[in-house]
Amino acid sequence: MSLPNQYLISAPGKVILFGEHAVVYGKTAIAGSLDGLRTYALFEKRLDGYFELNFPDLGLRRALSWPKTNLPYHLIKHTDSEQQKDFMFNENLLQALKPIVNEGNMDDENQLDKFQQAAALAFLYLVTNIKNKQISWDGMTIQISSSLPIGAGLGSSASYSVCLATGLLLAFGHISLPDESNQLSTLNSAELINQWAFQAEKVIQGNPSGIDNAVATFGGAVSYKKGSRHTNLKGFHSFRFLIINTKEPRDAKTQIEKVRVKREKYPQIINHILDAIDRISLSFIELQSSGVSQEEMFKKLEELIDLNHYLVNSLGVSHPSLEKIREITSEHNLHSKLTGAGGGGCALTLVPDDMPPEDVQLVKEKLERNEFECYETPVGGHGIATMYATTVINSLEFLDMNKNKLREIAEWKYFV
Ligand SMILES: Nc1ncnc2c1ncn2[C@@H]1O[C@H](COP(=O)(O)OP(=O)(O)O)[C@@H](O)[C@H]1O
Ligand SMILES: C[C@@](O)(CCOP(=O)(O)O)CC(=O)O
Ligand SMILES: [Mg+2]
Repeated sequence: MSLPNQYLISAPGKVILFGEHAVVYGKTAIAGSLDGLRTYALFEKRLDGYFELNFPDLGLRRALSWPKTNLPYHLIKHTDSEQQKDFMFNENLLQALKPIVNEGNMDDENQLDKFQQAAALAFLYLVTNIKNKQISWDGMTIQISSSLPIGAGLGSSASYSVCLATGLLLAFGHISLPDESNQLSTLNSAELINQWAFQAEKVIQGNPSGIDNAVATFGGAVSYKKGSRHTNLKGFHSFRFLIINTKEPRDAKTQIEKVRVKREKYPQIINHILDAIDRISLSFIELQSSGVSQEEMFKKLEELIDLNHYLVNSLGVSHPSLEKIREITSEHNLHSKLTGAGGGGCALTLVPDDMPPEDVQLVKEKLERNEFECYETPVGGHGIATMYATTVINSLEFLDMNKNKLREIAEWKYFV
């Protein structure tokens, strides 16, 4: 059977309710997928041995391209089955790819910034490392388009990584499109996507916990602990949240590194803070099955949100703009915390179900007057991993397309 000549893929962003940063150190975190905020990727087959990548969301208006003859394949040890691949991170490969990113693309005056560099490196890391079993895909052109704010704590890096991993595993013949009659094989494909996406996340974030790529791959609302399978939580998506973007640029890698340095300097203190954050996530899980009234649950959730914010603030990853959001929302008796890596990026605000729309509107207007941007999107609902299109579209149509339209154009199929 011949493989399609193009794949259209989409993966959601995520929001962390509790446990960011602590989750990197093996603690529990609670997160849900953002079905309405997604990254889209169009993969098109080429026959000339070139890999071309377009990511206009990062302000790069032209394509980056690399001939496969430039890639350091000699640094890869392939196993017979990629399913059993040892997922040790290949640091030598990453170092070898750094000078290759610019080759033929940039000159001394035009350099990629560190965000563009990370995006290109994550792609090159995967494309070199995943064995091409499919001679028919001798190169490809990839277009990326995301409706997520990038570098803002909503997991754009993971949803980008999941899209790349899915497209490459499909194009190189490791997985098939979702098959309703073979759910086990489809689930195994999702597991493989998740493992490869985690490698790309490492390129972008340095030391990720894996929560973001797991949520972008498997969707849903989950409690997650490094190394163990995440558990679906029923109650999370019944809450209503506002997500508020400070628009203060930051990258997760720097914030994660900041916490690492602090922990190295004050291990006794920081480990206790991380343990306390763990207790917050566990309290949330306990609360879900405690049988308390909805009203009491809401009150406790507000308290946990405040506690979690104070603790991550003490790790040094808040920002004046995030504190400003807490101040504005608290004037309306709403409770907020930073979400994601912090240092800017987004805050998450819990909104009572019965808050009148005009009151919510008032808060939003006040936030927008302070140059913040608000999103109200369901959490953990339909946040399933990846999709594919049966409709053929070309690159230009893809890039021109309104992102909401992109969501509607095709008959999407889910892996999970
Ligand atoms: N649409 C996209 N196109 C290209 N690169 C992307 C895209 N989305 C995310 N990335 C990569 O992920 C990085 C942001 O990751 P990170 O700092 O972890 O923030 P986030 O909270 O959004 O995950 C970007 O600098 C870029 O390298
Ligand atoms: C800080 C951290 O807990 C979340 C980072 O999320 P984001 O990349 O800022 O969306 C790191 C991680 O878990 O990988
Ligand atoms: Mg990220």
